Amino acid sequence: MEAHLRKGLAELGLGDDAAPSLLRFGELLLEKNKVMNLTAITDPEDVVSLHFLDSAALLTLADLKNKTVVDVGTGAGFPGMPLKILEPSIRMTLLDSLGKRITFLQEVCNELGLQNVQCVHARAEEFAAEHRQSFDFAVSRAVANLSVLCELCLPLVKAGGYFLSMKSVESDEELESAKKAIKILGGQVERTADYQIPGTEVVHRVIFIKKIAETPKKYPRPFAKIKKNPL
Ligand SMILES: C[S@@+](CC[C@H](N)C(=O)[O-])C[C@H]1O[C@@H](n2cnc3c(N)ncnc32)[C@H](O)[C@@H]1O
Repeated sequence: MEAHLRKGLAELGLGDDAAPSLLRFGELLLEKNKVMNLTAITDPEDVVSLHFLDSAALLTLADLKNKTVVDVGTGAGFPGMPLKILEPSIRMTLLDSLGKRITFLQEVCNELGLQNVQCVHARAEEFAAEHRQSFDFAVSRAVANLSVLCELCLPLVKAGGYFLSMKSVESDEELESAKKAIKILGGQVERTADYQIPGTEVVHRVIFIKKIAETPKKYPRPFAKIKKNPL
């Protein structure tokens, strides 16, 4: 696990000072996963590739130093926790609607002594009421289809900031059908970037959505409405 992690971080051009903290997070994750549903990935090498290095790749594509970042639907902490561990200057909010996962993440933050991390148990569409346009970046992986996700994430982003949506490379159609929602919510697709996870054949994609205008006040709507009638 350790050799694979250090090699992968080097291939991404990232330092490996944070490797011990990431490895400890991996241990805590796999330990807790025995009694709580945190991740379907249980092989330690896969945790390194598909969770840690996949998350870390974002740091090679966007400058998150000293930025406020919210990870919407963070689950067991991806991508937010590796981003924070690898780039401590990030002011990170880890947001999830499942309280048990947030409690686990708070325990990890305490044990690793991470500063400037808020672990928040809330639904994104409710959290937005108090935190509209407050973050430089929203990030999200494996939470919902892109038009739904944009309604959850774009209201949280400041004008000039970005929503970075982590998707598969087969997301062309999904992006096309989300374009109307992105425009209504004040966003604009700036670019997509494909990257290969070091040590694997897996290629993933980040969609960069820039916040170019304020999100109209009526968004986000309650989740039942978002789901029933996506933009
Ligand atoms: C499949 S998991 C993905 C977790 C993590 N992002 C990852 O890539 O491993 C989706 C997570 O999103 C959370 N979620 C779904 N809808 C949400 C919402 N509206 N607000 C906050 N969290 C939400 C779920 O509780 C779950 O933990």
